[in-house]
Amino acid sequence: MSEAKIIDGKQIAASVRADVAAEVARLQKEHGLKPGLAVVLVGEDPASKVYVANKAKQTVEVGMNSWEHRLPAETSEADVLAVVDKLNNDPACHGILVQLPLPKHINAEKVLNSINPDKDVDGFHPVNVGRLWVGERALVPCTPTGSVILAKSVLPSLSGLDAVVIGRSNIVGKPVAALLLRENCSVTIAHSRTKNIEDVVKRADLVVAAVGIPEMVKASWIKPGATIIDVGINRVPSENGKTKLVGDVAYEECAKVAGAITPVPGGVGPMTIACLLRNAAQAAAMIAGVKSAFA
Ligand SMILES: Nc1nc(=O)c2c([nH]1)NC[C@@H]1CN(c3ccc(C(=O)N[C@@H](CCC(=O)O)C(=O)O)cc3)C=[N+]21
Repeated sequence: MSEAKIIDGKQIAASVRADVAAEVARLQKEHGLKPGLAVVLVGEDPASKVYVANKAKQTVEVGMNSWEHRLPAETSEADVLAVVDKLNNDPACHGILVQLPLPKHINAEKVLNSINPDKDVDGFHPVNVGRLWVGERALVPCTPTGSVILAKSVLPSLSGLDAVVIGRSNIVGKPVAALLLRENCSVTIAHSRTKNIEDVVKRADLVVAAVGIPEMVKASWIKPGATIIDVGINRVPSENGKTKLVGDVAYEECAKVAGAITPVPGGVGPMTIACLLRNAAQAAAMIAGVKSAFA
């Protein structure tokens, strides 16, 4: 069996960012519009801080305004809601991302639902979820958008394919299923209660793994030649006493059976941030009521 093609998420994310930079330049030139993205981070989680800093850097690189609101872990829910409200009413801000997870004393659903849906660059607000499922123009969650772009990089048409999504979260599983349905896939959502999950996955031409269980998907589950998009980012202990990142797919063995596969890191992760920037540019155009290159 030959080795699968490795889908280079870093490279494809760079090309998405180049498209965003071109769109930002066009919005500036044609409409005097400079998109702005605000990120709200509550607490001191070190991984979140690195990730938020990375986002801010890439936001500036594509020519957008970037703001970071770092609030202490003990910030009250009312104070977080007040920050969101201020950003909702700030005409220079077109995108708002509240970094998850939030501290336990804050009701995340309440905070996310307080974001103006037109500035909801995560696409998590129920209004955007509804728009996505009925096929209206929407801000679509970033990781699902990135996953579909990666799948289409090796499968130009997804029409008629059997797609199996493993995982049913609001952040990835459900929206990626909606996007694949829109691409005319026959979509199955498998999850922790699915009977004979390996047999279900084995029917798939396209597998999207988003369960959060390290290396759960085995080579014996994969139809030869299938495309595998691995959304998992799990930090696990490695031999040298440090930690390493692994996906939800047992990469080495599955790469021997699949036709194409995304690595972790360097697969879906970089696409998430690139699609966030894309959403911010789209939100700015939509709020201004001008044509958008993206949706
Ligand atoms: N409101 C909200 N929206 C999010 O989109 C959101 C969030 N909260 N909270 C945290 C998670 C996590 N997340 C990642 C994005 C990119 C990488 C990424 O670029 N990963 C790289 C490198 C990872 C590394 O080396 O640590 C890779 O996979 O190659 C990872 C994780 C977005 N999240």
